[in-house]
Amino acid sequence: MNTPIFNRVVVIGPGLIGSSILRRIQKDRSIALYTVAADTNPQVCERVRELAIADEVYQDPVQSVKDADCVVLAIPVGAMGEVAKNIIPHMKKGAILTDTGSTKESVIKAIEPYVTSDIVFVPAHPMAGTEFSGPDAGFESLFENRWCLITPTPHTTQAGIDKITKFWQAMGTNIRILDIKHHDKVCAIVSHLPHLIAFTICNTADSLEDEARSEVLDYAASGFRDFTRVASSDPTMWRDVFLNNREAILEMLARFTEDAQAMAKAIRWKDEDYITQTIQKGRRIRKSLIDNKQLQ
Ligand SMILES: NC(=O)C1=CN([C@@H]2O[C@H](COP(=O)(O)OP(=O)(O)OC[C@H]3O[C@@H](n4cnc5c(N)ncnc54)[C@H](O)[C@@H]3O)[C@@H](O)[C@H]2O)C=CC1
Ligand SMILES: O=C(O)C(=O)Cc1ccc(O)cc1
Repeated sequence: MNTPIFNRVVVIGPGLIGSSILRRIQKDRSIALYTVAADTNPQVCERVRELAIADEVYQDPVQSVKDADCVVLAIPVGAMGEVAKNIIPHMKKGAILTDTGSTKESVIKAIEPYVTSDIVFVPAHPMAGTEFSGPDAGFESLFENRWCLITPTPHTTQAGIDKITKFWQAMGTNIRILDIKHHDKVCAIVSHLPHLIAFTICNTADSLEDEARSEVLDYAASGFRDFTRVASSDPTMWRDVFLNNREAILEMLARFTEDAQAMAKAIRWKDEDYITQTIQKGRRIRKSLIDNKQLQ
């Protein structure tokens, strides 16, 4: 076997993302020789033991990080700072701290003040997931053929970037190094705003008068069903995402609102060309995703 990328990897938060990482390592031990999971929820710890997807399981993140050469924070973005503050003093010199958070500027701001000179912090974000959460939701091929975005801070070393690049390549992802603010803008439009729209449209449908509401579920066409899939995502995770990428989400929402108003105007004034062009652009985006094999 090749030299493993890491000896001991600790995943804090073995939910959808964390347990998928653990499952992948279990299949490919050249990623890490030994795995540890830590979760403050005792039921999650119990389930991870039953599933036998980690070599060791702790309820206390502080105890779990001893001797680790890589610690992965896979917890909601609003919890990252506090956990980093508690674990960093117990981490081994030279160890890497990384995360999987959906927002980057706020996570970096929350973690950086606690990063000591002997720890390398490499912020990362796998662009892969589902609407499900928890340790049962994970699967080892989740990251296959997807992107992992790495957003180094001015203190992140090249050696740290190289290690986390290897780690995520072994998970099956392609890698892009992105500027932190740019990451948050891009994710606001491709991920955060679509979720905001899905949650909102389900609420709008639910707030219709009684007779229309009862029909929503009976006749739900596949477009509405697709929105309900996205809208069934975890409330804690998404509350944290919205509150931790406020500026970029509000900016993209304002642009979206302008475009929706333009569409409303086109419908009011029967502007066939505008309506047709808008639909055609949507179709082109879908086709380019299929052509680039981003959709199965
Ligand atoms: N769900 C998705 O599709 C994706 C999520 N992400 C990001 O990855 C992270 C994890 O997301 P998921 O795996 O979906 O969440 P999840 O809800 O499936 O798992 C999170 C786990 O963290 C644990 N946890 C919460 N606070 C904790 C704390 N203070 N200490 C220790 N454990 C704690 C929870 O008990 C839970 O088991 C989030 O930051 C999210 O933004 C990134 C890409 C995709
Ligand atoms: O399931 C979906 O629709 C997703 O969009 C998954 C997802 C959720 C959050 C991320 O930060 C990245 C990917």
